[in-house]
Amino acid sequence: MMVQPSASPAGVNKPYLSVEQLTLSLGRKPVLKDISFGLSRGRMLGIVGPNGAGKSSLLRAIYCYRYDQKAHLSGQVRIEDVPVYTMSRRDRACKIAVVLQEFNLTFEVSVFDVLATGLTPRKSLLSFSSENDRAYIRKVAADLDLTTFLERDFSSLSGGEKQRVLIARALVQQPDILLLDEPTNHLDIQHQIEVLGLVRSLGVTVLLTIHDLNMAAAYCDELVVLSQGELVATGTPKEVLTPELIQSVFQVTASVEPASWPGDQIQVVYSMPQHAGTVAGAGAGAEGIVEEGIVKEGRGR
Ligand SMILES: Nc1ncnc2c1ncn2[C@@H]1O[C@H](COP(=O)(O)OP(=O)(O)OP(=O)(O)O)[C@@H](O)[C@H]1O
Repeated sequence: MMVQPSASPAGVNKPYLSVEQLTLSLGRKPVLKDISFGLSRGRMLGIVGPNGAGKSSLLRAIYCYRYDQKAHLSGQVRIEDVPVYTMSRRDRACKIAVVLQEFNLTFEVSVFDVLATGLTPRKSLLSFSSENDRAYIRKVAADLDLTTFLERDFSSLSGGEKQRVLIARALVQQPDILLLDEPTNHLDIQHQIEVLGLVRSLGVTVLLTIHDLNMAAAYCDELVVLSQGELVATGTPKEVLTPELIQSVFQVTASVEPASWPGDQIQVVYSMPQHAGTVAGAGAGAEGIVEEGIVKEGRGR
């Protein structure tokens, strides 16, 4: 199923970022199949889809990730008509900041120093770390609720704290385009809302992978839906997230309702899967069949 965006800005103006016919195989496995879409400057695009659909691979292909094994990538990504794949690493790092899911440091380094590495692409060695830079790092750290962690060893942080540090490092980089692989992974709900709200408020072009369709609908201007390496829908959350698409892509029954928060937004309400059993909270000995989240009385075993 392909949902076309009706009149998204990406369709009206020339896209700022163009992904053109990206096809990727890793070894003999086809991972991305002929993916094309465009995104206007300053928009926030969510990449959604089931496990293994190719979401992380798409982000990696966009910024030219170096695979350590046999990978075959074809197609092109352009930023304002400039092919990303021909840019130098430094030029690319000035344009694009990336936060991956995996990030390991095997030596002791403070959170402040991790954040300072975000300055590297824009700095010569001699101009490194002026008082302005340090003030800027402290400001970004404060925006992400990290002030009290600045002197801590990065490896001593919890998963969610590390995640916020890595997002802060990407913001220190001051990119035009921010690629975030599951940025809300590990974050409690307060920090999910803060991080997505902050990222959205920056005015940069953002592509992120995300599993929570309601968070995606609340914060993303547009969505790309992947399934088994194919782009199956693209458009605004309202255009894309229909019960039919959710059923066919995620195999989950859901209704889609107007959101209770301001704006022309939607929320997805999932139905519980059908299964027989005793319903916790329905009273001792109460038995019934749970059907779409409703207990049908008199149909016990
Ligand atoms: N290095 C690799 N070699 C072979 N196959 C790979 C490799 N990396 C990823 N894949 C496969 O490519 C497919 C897409 O993986 P990818 O990580 O992009 O999916 P995803 O949509 O991000 O999944 P998830 O939601 O689980 O994070 C999966 O089937 C995965 O097993």
